[in-house]
Amino acid sequence: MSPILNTVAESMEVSKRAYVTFLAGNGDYVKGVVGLVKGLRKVGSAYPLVVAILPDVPQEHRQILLSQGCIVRKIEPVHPPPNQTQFALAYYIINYSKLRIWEFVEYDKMLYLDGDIQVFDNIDHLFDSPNGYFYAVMDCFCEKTWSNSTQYKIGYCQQCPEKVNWPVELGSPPPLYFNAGMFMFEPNLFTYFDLLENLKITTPTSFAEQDFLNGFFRNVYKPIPPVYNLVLAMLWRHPGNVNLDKVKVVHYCAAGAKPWRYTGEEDNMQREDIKILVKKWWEIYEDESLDYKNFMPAQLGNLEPLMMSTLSSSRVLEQGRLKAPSAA
Ligand SMILES: O=c1ccn([C@@H]2O[C@H](COP(=O)(O)OP(=O)(O)O)[C@@H](O)[C@H]2O)c(=O)[nH]1
Ligand SMILES: OC[C@H]1O[C@H](O[C@@H]2[C@@H](O)[C@H](O)[C@@H](O)[C@H](O)[C@@H]2O)[C@H](O)[C@@H](O)[C@H]1O
Ligand SMILES: [Mn+2]
Repeated sequence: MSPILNTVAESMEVSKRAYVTFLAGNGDYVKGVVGLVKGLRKVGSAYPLVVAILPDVPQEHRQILLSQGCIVRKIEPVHPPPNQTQFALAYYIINYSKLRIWEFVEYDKMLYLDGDIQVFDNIDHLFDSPNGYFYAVMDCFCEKTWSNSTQYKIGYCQQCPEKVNWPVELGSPPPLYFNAGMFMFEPNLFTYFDLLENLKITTPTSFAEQDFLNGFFRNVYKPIPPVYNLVLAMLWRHPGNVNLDKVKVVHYCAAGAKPWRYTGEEDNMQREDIKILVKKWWEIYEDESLDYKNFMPAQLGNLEPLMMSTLSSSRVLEQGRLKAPSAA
């Protein structure tokens, strides 16, 4: 956070909070991040979006993010120990780099969102949850991506534990397992170094950093309702657990569901609810009134001119459009 905002936050005794996402590669995920920051703007979120970018994100994409009001933070990749693991999807190996966000200790609390997520209702209130826990939504084990798992093989899913009981001969059922596309955490250097040290001695598994994070935070994991991270497969795997009218956050993680690549050809992609959710994503992505350069939220208009100039100049500083006198 810029020095000026820091001062404002400290003087207002406001904890430093932000949303954070992760961007890798020179492909089209940058569209997901642009859609995400515009969605957060549309719901009137009070907190910025930090984007942790790997070195392979091109300058042009970084500029797009800055022009959309994102705070861009460069990170170095995190690699798992040498392994023969068959990840559920080969590119999951880059997702270990998400662990760098624990180093963002200029923030007290952050809410991580994948770039293929859209926020359709304000969820700022989650930041007021008690500290000391890891908040995330429970995942589903029914998609083919889980076909190598015991759960999938016996037809067990934590979303409906009564449907197929966990066999006694396999011991106790697996602990509650979260989807790592959305979670709330507290950046902390001790946790960060602990994560990296633990990673070095942990054999990688199918869902890469998601499995690793589930193991690391198993004693402080607090499930939150699925309205905060609708894993799309829930629509056809556990329709009874979903009320679309109440959903606040949609996670376009099913095969073929990424809105910016949507063709409608993959399984389930011709469903009416999927078509509506993809259309809703595009409506935000293409809404020019939500572009940073055009956006002046109502509440900002009422701020004292001093605060306005503070906020806007600090944002300009954050954008890097002006260098603070002391900055290099
Ligand atoms: O080429 C890539 C692949 C992944 N990601 C980031 O890593 C996250 C996790 O990957 P993805 O969402 O595709 O996994 P899924 O949730 O679909 O399993 C994405 O949302 C992006 O934020 C990225 O930036 N570029
Ligand atoms: O690197 C592992 C990834 O694992 C998760 O995605 C999976 C998981 O949700 C499965 O349950 C679904 O079946 C699958 O479709 C989906 O892609 C996270 O969303 C992603 O951020 C990332 O951690
Ligand atoms: Mn995702």
